[in-house]
Amino acid sequence: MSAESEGRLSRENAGDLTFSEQYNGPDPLLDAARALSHENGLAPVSQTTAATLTLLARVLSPVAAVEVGTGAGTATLALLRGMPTAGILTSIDTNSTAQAAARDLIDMAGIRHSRLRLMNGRAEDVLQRLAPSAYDMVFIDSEPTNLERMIEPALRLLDTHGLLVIHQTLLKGGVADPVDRSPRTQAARGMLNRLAGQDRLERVLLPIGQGLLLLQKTQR
Ligand SMILES: C[S@@+](CC[C@H](N)C(=O)[O-])C[C@H]1O[C@@H](n2cnc3c(N)ncnc32)[C@H](O)[C@@H]1O
Repeated sequence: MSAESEGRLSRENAGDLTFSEQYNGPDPLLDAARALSHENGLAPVSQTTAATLTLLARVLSPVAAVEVGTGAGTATLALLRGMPTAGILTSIDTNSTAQAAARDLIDMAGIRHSRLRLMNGRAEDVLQRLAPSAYDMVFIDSEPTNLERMIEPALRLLDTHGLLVIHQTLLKGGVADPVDRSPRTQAARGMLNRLAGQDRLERVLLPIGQGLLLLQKTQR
């Protein structure tokens, strides 16, 4: 591809992203959550990612779901909005200050307190304590260097038709750029490569937000 067509492509992509963010909004509560996240030095999911999570949750209708990386609650709110009113989301993070902000956000959204179960700790440890095959959806938005250690524990939680959704898998063009060999990029790239070789999993990688990977156990 020529430099000129690459330049045009990236301009068009940037235009598409901005248009989609506006088209999929506005959402005052999510916008406020995102602003709060940035103030706390956390990167919230984009409006398009949030809308996608809400729609996926609505289609799957999970009565029990797990989130890794509560942050200040942007994706937490998106997931709870899509889940049925009886659905309970267990959300894990090491950052209790951010989780307190997420709790306030969910209260502000008028969502019943008991629908969000916050667990404070390292996901690698907490996931092991949750019941196997008891969840319909797991969403992971954590540091890419930790992702790979979370995949098997997350798959263990899912029932037969459950969906694992992983964010931060493309890293704003980093993974696709062979010159980018930073530890985060290498970790995400290595994970994608290893998963691509596994026929026990159905997968689709979507260039939404920082890259959204959807995985489901292959039905035999
Ligand atoms: C990008 S932020 C999540 C943003 C959130 N999804 C949102 O939309 O607001 C990533 C979060 O993962 C948490 N985190 C990173 N490593 C973790 C780990 N090993 N276990 C649990 N949480 C972790 C961080 O504390 C941070 O709050």
